[in-house]
Amino acid sequence: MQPQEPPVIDFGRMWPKMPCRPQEIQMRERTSLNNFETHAKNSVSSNSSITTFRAASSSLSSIKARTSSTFPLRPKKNTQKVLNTPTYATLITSKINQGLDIGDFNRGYEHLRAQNFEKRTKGDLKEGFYLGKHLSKNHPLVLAKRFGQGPNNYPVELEDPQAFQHDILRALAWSLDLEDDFFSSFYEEPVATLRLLHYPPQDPATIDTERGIGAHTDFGAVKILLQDQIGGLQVWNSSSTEWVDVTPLPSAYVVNLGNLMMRWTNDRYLSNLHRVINNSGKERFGVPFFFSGNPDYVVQCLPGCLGSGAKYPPITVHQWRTGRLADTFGSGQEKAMGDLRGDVVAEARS
Ligand SMILES: O=C(O)CCC(=O)C(=O)O
Ligand SMILES: [Fe+2]
Repeated sequence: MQPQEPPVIDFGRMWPKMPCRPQEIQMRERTSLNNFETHAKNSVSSNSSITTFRAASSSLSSIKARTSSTFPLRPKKNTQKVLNTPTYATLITSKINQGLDIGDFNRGYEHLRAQNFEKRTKGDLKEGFYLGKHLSKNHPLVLAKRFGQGPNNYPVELEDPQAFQHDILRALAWSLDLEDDFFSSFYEEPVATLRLLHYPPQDPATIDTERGIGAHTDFGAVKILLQDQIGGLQVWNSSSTEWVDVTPLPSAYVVNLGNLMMRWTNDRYLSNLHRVINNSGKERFGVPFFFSGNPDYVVQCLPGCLGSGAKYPPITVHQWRTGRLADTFGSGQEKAMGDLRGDVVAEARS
């Protein structure tokens, strides 16, 4: 690991001792790095990581087989009638135009090059599969068409990774001088999406244009990512103003703060820019788990972070998530950086 890389925090050592708040958490200090991307070792064993990756790769191949035979690639024609916001309508329309199978609930198969963050090529060189907590079509949040709430399109059994997200949010609450359970009202029925991503190897001659996933910041509150040993993930270090590799560590997740944490903390904790370039000559798998909270939860500046005033107006999780997704799956030529910090936009555009 290089010194500029995100630091490692041992949650396994720290957590049983809570609430004694051990020093190794170092959250306050790390904010001076202008980012909050870190490796966190959890109780995850390398065996369970291997199982997850096997599950990811076999799920992807079986899903691909099934999408081409059993499942229709286009949602039903009347999809737009049930949409409740113009942004969501735009998002679904663009998915329909691209022949995506993700459907109304943000679940299912995402085609190669469906998403396009930097708009350098015709799309990011990855394909994926989305799943989340299975809610029936009659659940009130599903009937209310709230973002990311609904049934899974395909049966997939994976361990529920939410407990670790709760631990991270408790640690963040502590670091912000809030009650440890401050964020618990945020995740009663959270939008929590597990994404199985497959990055084919890219042609080494395309390093300047091709991206596995283009430079972006994550949309939710916190993301944990299990990456395989191939490498290719890079984060932007705003202090040394360079892209740094995030060396894969066995038994460690990569933890990244998303846009909602940045809005809550009024930029005290920034949502960090990152990208994947898979120059390894091999396939790469990444399994991010995004945690965005209750769709109707209003994210607004925390009282302790007001400073000379809130930089971002209050927004619901549903409003923010639908807007950002429309931005990145949309067919417009502008890079998908709408409503983000100036320095992030400048770097991603360069
Ligand atoms: O696959 C990775 O390493 C990163 C994925 C990612 O950044 C994302 O899905 O937002
Ligand atoms: Fe990301």
